[in-house]
Amino acid sequence: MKGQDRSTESAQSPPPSEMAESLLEKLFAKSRQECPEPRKAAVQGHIPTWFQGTLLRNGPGRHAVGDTSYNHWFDGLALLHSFTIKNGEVFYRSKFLRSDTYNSNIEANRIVVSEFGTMAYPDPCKNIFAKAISYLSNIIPEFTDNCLINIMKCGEDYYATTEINFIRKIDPLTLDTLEKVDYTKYVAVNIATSHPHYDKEGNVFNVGTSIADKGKTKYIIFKIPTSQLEKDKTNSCLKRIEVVCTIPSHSRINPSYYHSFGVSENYIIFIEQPFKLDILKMATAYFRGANWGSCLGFHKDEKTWIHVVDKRTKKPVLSKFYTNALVVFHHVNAYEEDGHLIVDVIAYKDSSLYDMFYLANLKKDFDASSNFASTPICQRFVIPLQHDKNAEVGVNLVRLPLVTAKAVKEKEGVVYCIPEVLCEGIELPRINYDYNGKKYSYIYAAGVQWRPVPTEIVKFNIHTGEKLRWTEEHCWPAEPFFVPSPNATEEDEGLVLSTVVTSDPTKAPFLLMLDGKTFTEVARASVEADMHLDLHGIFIPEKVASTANT
Ligand SMILES: CC1=C(/C=C/C(C)=C/C=C/C(C)=C/C=O)C(C)(C)CCC1
Ligand SMILES: [Fe+2]
Repeated sequence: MKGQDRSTESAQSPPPSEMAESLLEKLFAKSRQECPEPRKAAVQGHIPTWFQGTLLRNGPGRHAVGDTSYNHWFDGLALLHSFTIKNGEVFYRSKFLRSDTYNSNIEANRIVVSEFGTMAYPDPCKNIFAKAISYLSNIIPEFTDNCLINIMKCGEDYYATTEINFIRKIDPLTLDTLEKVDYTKYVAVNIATSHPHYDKEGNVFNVGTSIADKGKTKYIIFKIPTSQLEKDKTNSCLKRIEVVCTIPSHSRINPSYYHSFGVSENYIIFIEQPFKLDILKMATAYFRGANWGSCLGFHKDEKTWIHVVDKRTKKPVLSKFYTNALVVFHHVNAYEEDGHLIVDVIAYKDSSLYDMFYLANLKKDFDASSNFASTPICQRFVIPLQHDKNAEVGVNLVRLPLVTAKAVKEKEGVVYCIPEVLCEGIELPRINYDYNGKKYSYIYAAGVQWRPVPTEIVKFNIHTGEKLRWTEEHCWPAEPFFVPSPNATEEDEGLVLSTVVTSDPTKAPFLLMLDGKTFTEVARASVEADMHLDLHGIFIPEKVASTANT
């Protein structure tokens, strides 16, 4: 049954009968087969002629090697997949990222490289003592290059990314794996997000953490300039990384963990939340047989600092802004309005989301009543950038009409922010990226009624609170991606894409194309392939992507 629902609040239909143990295991833990040659999809509906290019996505696709298995969904070996759309036809392909991690595991026929939730030990044939000694001599161990989270565009180059210092260049058309790049060669970060931002010239901005470097732990906001002279075209953009600003960590051995950050036209927003890495635990993890995930801890009684960096001065603004302890994975958008900075995020009251994705938890009985993690809440913070310096302590400094978020002056230079709730139950938010950093109206996201599995995709109108939904039986949609139509004059003029896996063996997975305005189905391209649940990705319009697939 196809379906689309215009109700304004989360009408919770009963869980599908298949929400049983085996289903979640099958959806998350099943090892997938790659489909390296382009495979033509069966198109239903009519794909608009302007819509040409390649949707490129990344996510974990294999959780077992030989007799060994990973413990966590985020550990799986990166499987890249793409849909190339040309003249109304769609071609699919997928390839495992041939990372060093992938190759070592396959060669040893077991998992030999540690991931987020799995600590692994090298092949006993190799010199384990050499590994242990090299480990001991570094506070920060050598991390995996299994870049499974997202795709980053740097000028003409594309990289598969994860959250640590390695990124892997890929060929966006063949999905072949190219060089391994180590951020630390260009900027001193041991960790960097897989959610960079881009300005209108295509320059990349990202945030990373430099751990215990010369005794200091700090967050580094950096820019990868991508516009290059013709003669420089063969050089990697990464060689020209510039540090925009550094922010000292509140704690040297407990830097914050973060998954994304926000940008408005003039500011960069970095949330230093009390979900933190414990560096001492990380340094001893290998010998304790503990995984990286166990080195993360949520400190519920600590503050969450909202750092605001002015892009023009490359300095943090003078006031300090904070809120209560929370956990944010995804920023939605940020923009400036009448001397205030609006910051929209998906926040949780704790870090239970990461525990939920241990595959052992996904095997448990699961239904609507047994949500394993706290609810994702779309929250809006309003930061008063230009407030009356003479305001009295205890005064709400927010001066915008129709806003319930507060920012209370606590003392000189310190402001306590209380967010307003925009809506609940959405994750993996995307927007029309042309509106990134600007006032906007729509959020496209996965609707998560039973955490963790998205059962629907949603278009949320921030101003009216209206939610449009797409959902279909036995279908598990991924993060939606908005592609604006050429010369669009309205924010929601375009297509919303989602890769959908199915749990009905008679129904092939498909690329779903919805009309951005009405959220009705425009077309779907079903493909007989072993598609996986993916995480994030990008769309490369035809002017960039060549026609190699066809
Ligand atoms: C390996 C490794 C890490 C990996 C984290 C990963 C892989 C996180 C994935 C998060 C996702 C997919 C979130 C989605 O919302 C850390 C903890 C950064 C640091 C230690 C080493
Ligand atoms: Fe993410």
